[in-house]
Amino acid sequence: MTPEETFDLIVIGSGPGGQKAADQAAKSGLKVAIIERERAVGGTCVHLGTIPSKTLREAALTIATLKRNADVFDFKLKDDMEVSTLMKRLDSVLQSYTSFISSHIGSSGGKVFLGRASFVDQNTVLVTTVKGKRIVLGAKNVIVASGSRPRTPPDIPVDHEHILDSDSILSMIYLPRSLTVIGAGVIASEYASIFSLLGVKVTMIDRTPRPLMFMEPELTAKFLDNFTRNGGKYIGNVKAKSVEWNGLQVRTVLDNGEELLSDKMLVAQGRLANVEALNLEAMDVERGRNGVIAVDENYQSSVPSIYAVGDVIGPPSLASVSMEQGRRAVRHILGKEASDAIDLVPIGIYSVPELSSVGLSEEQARERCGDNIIIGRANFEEVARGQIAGIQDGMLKMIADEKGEKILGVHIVAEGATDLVHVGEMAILNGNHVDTFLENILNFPTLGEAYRIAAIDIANKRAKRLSRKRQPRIQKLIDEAELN
Ligand SMILES: Cc1cc2nc3c(=O)[nH]c(=O)nc-3n(C[C@H](O)[C@H](O)[C@H](O)COP(=O)(O)OP(=O)(O)OC[C@H]3O[C@@H](n4cnc5c(N)ncnc54)[C@H](O)[C@@H]3O)c2cc1C
Ligand SMILES: NC(=O)c1ccc[n+]([C@@H]2O[C@H](COP(=O)([O-])OP(=O)(O)OC[C@H]3O[C@@H](n4cnc5c(N)ncnc54)[C@H](O)[C@@H]3O)[C@@H](O)[C@H]2O)c1
Repeated sequence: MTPEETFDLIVIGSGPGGQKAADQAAKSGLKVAIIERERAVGGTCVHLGTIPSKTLREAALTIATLKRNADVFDFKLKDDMEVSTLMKRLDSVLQSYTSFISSHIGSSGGKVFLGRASFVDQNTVLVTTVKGKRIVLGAKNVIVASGSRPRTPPDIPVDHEHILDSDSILSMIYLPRSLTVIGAGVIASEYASIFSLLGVKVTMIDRTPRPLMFMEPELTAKFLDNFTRNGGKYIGNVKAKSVEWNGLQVRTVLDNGEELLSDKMLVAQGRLANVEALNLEAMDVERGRNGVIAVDENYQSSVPSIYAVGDVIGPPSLASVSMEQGRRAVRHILGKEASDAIDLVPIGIYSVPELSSVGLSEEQARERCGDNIIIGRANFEEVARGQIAGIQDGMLKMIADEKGEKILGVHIVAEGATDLVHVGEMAILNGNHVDTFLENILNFPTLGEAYRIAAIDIANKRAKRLSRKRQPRIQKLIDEAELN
């Protein structure tokens, strides 16, 4: 097939990864085409993931605040609350976001094609529009940023009406009275805690003993306390043996024999890379675990003209990381010097309360530096701003090396944790001494004060350890003096 139009770069997918790649390339003077199979640009992040879930979260927090102050505002949530009412702000958020993206891509010289992309050969891509029109495009390089979709386990009959996944959960018309959530990873924990804050009776189950297994146990324990206080229930170490819609409710039988009945179910058991439509097999592009596209440190696949970024290359599957990968792939295409590897990735989980983490976990720090690492903690009840905001389960955990000087990791649970963690990230990146938080001024009252409290905790433990160490030496000196 001869291309109708040729470009320097074709980007497949307009989510965070594709968008940033296209933007960076166009700004650098490349002629860019971006292909998107949906009706609008933006990807999962804008239409089905990050932005919609965080919009619902914001509404839930506002309602919770109003409920807490019901005596002041005379507030009561309607019995048959429509989900769309809670998502009212979403349309305007989406509209401004997608028009910003479209105009940005256009103004930086990119051309958008709406249709499904598949490879013809290593430098040629076929676009099939919804009306069946076929357009053949050519390019020196192609970046695949086709993202991921929810994994539907074969034994769970997801019908998107009663048994939903993260793509369909927000299409529910009414807020259900009860919800079973299968999975206790990021998506499950975010939605489970948001819906329980809205008054829905939520039961979350997972094969793991606790939710969010990759986060610090101390943080997830506080998350669970909050979830339980809001009426949520967590059942760990179980799998669903059968799931069915019985005409009235979703009936779930667990492998421990327990039966759960709920109005709706959310299935959140991981995601799969969108690779099927791309005709990658004909291209001999190497694939990794679960079918993801295998890439090197420059995001180049086994076929040199084909790059891949974002969820389609597998974990960590974050919008933040996908954007950076998109930029880096373009830098490599432009022949620019490779940047350092990305080895410090902050994690931000928008559950209620938020959880956030950067650097080493306690377990990793012990493996790397031994059991003498020093840990400092700050409870937000000790921080004036935390008291003012009524934060109940807030905690900041700072992990330092065995000398109590170098910061190795920061882990936070509290409203605002996803922002607050960046202070720790910068301290780790800049190699700041723990005492930096003692010797400098922080705004008052702020949640950021928790850094100072955790640093004081480390400094005290360090001082105690030093004086303990000194004692045997002093004793030896005394002993020697007595012998003489
Ligand atoms: C509910 C939920 C909440 C999330 N919250 C967060 C969060 O708070 N923070 C965070 O960092 N991450 C979050 N994520 C993850 C984040 O959304 C993804 O990591 C991110 O969207 C991945 O970007 P991407 O560019 O790789 O792919 P996507 O955003 O998935 O975009 C891929 C695009 O490619 C298009 N496409 C696929 N195949 C083709 C084809 N053959 N032809 C043309 N177009 C194609 C798709 O239609 C899609 O628009 C969340 C995800 C979900 C599901
Ligand atoms: N705030 C954020 O950054 C954010 C928000 C949402 C999603 N995401 C991204 O989306 C990706 C996918 O999220 P996810 O929550 O679907 O996947 P996940 O991998 O985080 O969690 C899946 C969960 O399902 C459980 N599970 C799997 N099979 C099971 C079974 N048979 N029975 C019981 N439990 C089972 C797993 O133990 C795990 O806890 C994540 O990698 C994440 O990076 C990020």
